[in-house]
Amino acid sequence: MAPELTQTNTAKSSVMITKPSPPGHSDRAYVTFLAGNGDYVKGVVGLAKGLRKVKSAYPLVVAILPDVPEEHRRILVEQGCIVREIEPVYPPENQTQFAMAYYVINYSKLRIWKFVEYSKMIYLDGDIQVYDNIDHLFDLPDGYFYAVMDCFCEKTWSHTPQYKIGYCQQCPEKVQWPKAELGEPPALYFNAGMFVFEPGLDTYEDLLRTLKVTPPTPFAEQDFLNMYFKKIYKPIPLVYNLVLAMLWRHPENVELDKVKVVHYCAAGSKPWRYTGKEANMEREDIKMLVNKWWEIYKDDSLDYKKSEAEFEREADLVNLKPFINALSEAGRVKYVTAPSAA
Ligand SMILES: O=c1ccn([C@@H]2O[C@H](COP(=O)(O)OP(=O)(O)O)[C@@H](O)[C@H]2O)c(=O)[nH]1
Ligand SMILES: OC[C@H]1O[C@H](O[C@@H]2[C@@H](O)[C@H](O)[C@@H](O)[C@H](O)[C@@H]2O)[C@H](O)[C@@H](O)[C@H]1O
Ligand SMILES: [Mn+2]
Repeated sequence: MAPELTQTNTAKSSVMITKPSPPGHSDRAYVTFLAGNGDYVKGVVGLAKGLRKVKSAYPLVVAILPDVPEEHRRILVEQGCIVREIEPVYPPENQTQFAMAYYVINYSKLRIWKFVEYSKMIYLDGDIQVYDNIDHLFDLPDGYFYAVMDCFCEKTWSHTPQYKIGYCQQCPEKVQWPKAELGEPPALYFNAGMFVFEPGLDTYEDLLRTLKVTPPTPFAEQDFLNMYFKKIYKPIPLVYNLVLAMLWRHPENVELDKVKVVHYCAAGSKPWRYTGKEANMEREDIKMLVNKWWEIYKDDSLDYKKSEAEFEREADLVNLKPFINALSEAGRVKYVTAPSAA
């Protein structure tokens, strides 16, 4: 049994040493993407703590662009994340108006197919929170691309024919797709904020080769991934990625108490910058979900706990062990300190 270490100074928060997590599939991991020096780092810290709260057996890899500052990288490492710097990916020169100007940086997500030390990964946007364990998704059969279907009803889709005629894949019976005028209905389309995939160098290289000759479109890498994985895309239930607009666009499809993953993508819904001023943001369910996110973010007990093995390895490295043994023999050492989350 590890010696319990006492609080050795006035820490903002203290942690107990715990046993290392049981050996699982070391070739599986969650992965998210972080760009810029702004506040999305809070989203990633919240995600890391949420995965810990649901006792996920797998680590969180954070693919960061070079513009993520050292301080943010430190915070992520201290929260137990595996931080991997990636190079940006840009679409071919274009005049496209992206639905949101910053979507152009989201093409860099494609670099995660290069993380071939993992055989299976679950990608989660930084504005996603996991409220129930979803590790079982790693056991889905290989060879497919799993993700939740998106909704076409928000204004962000006003450039599309489906929006113009009021057609949405979430309720295909409501407005019939006019095949005679518009041909085949759009293929099933997923939200690219969460997906289960298999990294691979062949796929990675083919993705980048294909991107070079694919004219960009309003939803940037989301459109591109839908086009690229169309043949192997398999929809998974909405509980794995609740795009918030579903609450007011298709409430009949949502059983909120069964939702496992919430995607704070609706305008004004990012918890760390929530003001309640934008459309739909005063809804009770939105306020409840934002508060739920903050409860996890502020919970110091969910901060990363170094396992005994990791702590001892580090102690050995700085030759603290004899000192710690002496203190624990003297019964004067119970907790080790760690800075709290961002
Ligand atoms: O300034 C930014 C904008 C986006 N992102 C990352 O890119 C993802 C996709 O952007 P966003 O979630 O804002 O798109 P939405 O799902 O809201 O359309 C985010 O979740 C973050 O992981 C980031 O790190 N910094
Ligand atoms: O770069 C394109 C982005 O497109 C998607 O966001 C959209 C999409 O979900 C629309 O359907 C919603 O209307 C909209 O609010 C939302 O922002 C992904 O969540 C994000 O990760 C990223 O791929
Ligand atoms: Mn998102």
